[in-house]
Amino acid sequence: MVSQAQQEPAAALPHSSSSSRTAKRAAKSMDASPAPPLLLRAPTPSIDLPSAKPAAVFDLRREPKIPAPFVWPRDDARPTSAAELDVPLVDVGVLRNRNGDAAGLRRAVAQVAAACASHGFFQVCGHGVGAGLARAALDGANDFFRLPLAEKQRARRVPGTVSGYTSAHADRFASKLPWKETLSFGFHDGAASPVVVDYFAGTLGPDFEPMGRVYQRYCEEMKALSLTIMELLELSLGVERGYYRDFFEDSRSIMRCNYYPPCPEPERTLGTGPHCDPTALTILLQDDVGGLEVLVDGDWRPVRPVPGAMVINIGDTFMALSNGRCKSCLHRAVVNRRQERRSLAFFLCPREDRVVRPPATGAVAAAPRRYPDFTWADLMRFTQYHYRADTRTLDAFTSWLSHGPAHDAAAATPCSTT
Ligand SMILES: C=C1C[C@]23C[C@H]1CC[C@H]2[C@]1(C)CCC[C@@](C)(C(=O)O)[C@H]1[C@@H]3C(=O)O
Ligand SMILES: O=C(O)CCC(=O)C(=O)O
Ligand SMILES: [Fe+2]
Repeated sequence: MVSQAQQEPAAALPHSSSSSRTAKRAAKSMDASPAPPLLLRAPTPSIDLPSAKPAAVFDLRREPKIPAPFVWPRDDARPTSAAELDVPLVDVGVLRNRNGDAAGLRRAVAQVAAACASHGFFQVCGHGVGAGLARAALDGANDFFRLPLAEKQRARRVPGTVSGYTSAHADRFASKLPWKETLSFGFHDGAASPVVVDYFAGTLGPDFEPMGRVYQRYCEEMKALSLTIMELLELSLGVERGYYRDFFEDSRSIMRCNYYPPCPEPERTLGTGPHCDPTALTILLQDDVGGLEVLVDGDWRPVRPVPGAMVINIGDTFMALSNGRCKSCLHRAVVNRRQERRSLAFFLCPREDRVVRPPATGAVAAAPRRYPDFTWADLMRFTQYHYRADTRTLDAFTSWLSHGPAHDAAAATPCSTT
């Protein structure tokens, strides 16, 4: 088992960017017209696997074979279907602009209703997130993950939380390690000072304040888009207007940057294993490489990146809020031999103590309750201390809840599930 204590490897991988150059680039790429990226010497992206053995730095770009902990069961890693998933592209501008386009609104509502009743995925355009900001957020991921490991480790994940830097979740799991590095941080608005700026400057130093400003603005845009999508979901489910929007007004969400290096044996591992998102709604900005797949009728169907669009998927918490009408579905991320891939996942989460309960009126209330009342704090704790989110998280959680308070005794330390 990899020790919690993250060993600083003997030598970081050959990276070139210095944090100040990185920070200046982050600021520049957001505001000015898109300047050509700094010609940093392309580092050898890899996954540095901190381990109990001090010098055990896996430079996976040079490994002819992937280390055993990264090998996934055949069923999880089974081949991708050739048939891409036909994910509807929904123009949410009709709602944002409130331009009276009744036909456009009816179309958007129908698309969302059909998608959420089947595989739970749709893509949105007309979202209002500027191309420059989206590019700056993706560039920021490159700039961060290309830093030397020692600098990334300054943001290493705090056990029991999602916030921070992880390399393959090697600090949590002993097997089925995902071929990715991640950086996650919390977002909520209404704080005395910008929480994301404070996170970057406080964790990585003042040089990273410009990067923090990029993600602060990005998260603010994601929050606004989330609330617009909540209105669409109210309309598609026939729920009283404002029920879901109000429920998430004081949301406390998670922003996650995923970085997937090229892999010498992509067919034996996964960038992110099969799972349903435990959160309420995910807004995914992916680069043009591709790798997101959804399980539909037993096949892993690729979701092709649409330039300028964002991928939306329903999570377990919203499946419960819709009493099962909207489906939180299995998805995964595959990797490839040639190209690194980046994706930015904004996970909308309720305020921790809000009781997750579907509306008592309307079509959603007509069917018997599918899930018990719960709080996001409980479900979050379950995924961090008791259960690795996978194909049946909500069912396992419901069963765990029924064991009563005794089950929490095991929560003394974050579990390291296999
Ligand atoms: C609440 C969360 C747990 C995870 C991050 C957010 C929402 C998605 C979850 C996750 C991505 C699902 C797949 C497994 C996981 C361990 C991962 O690969 O990162 C999950 C995240 C986590 O537990 O950190
Ligand atoms: O990177 C992707 O395409 C998907 C990642 C994902 O599903 C997640 O982080 O929950
Ligand atoms: Fe996911």
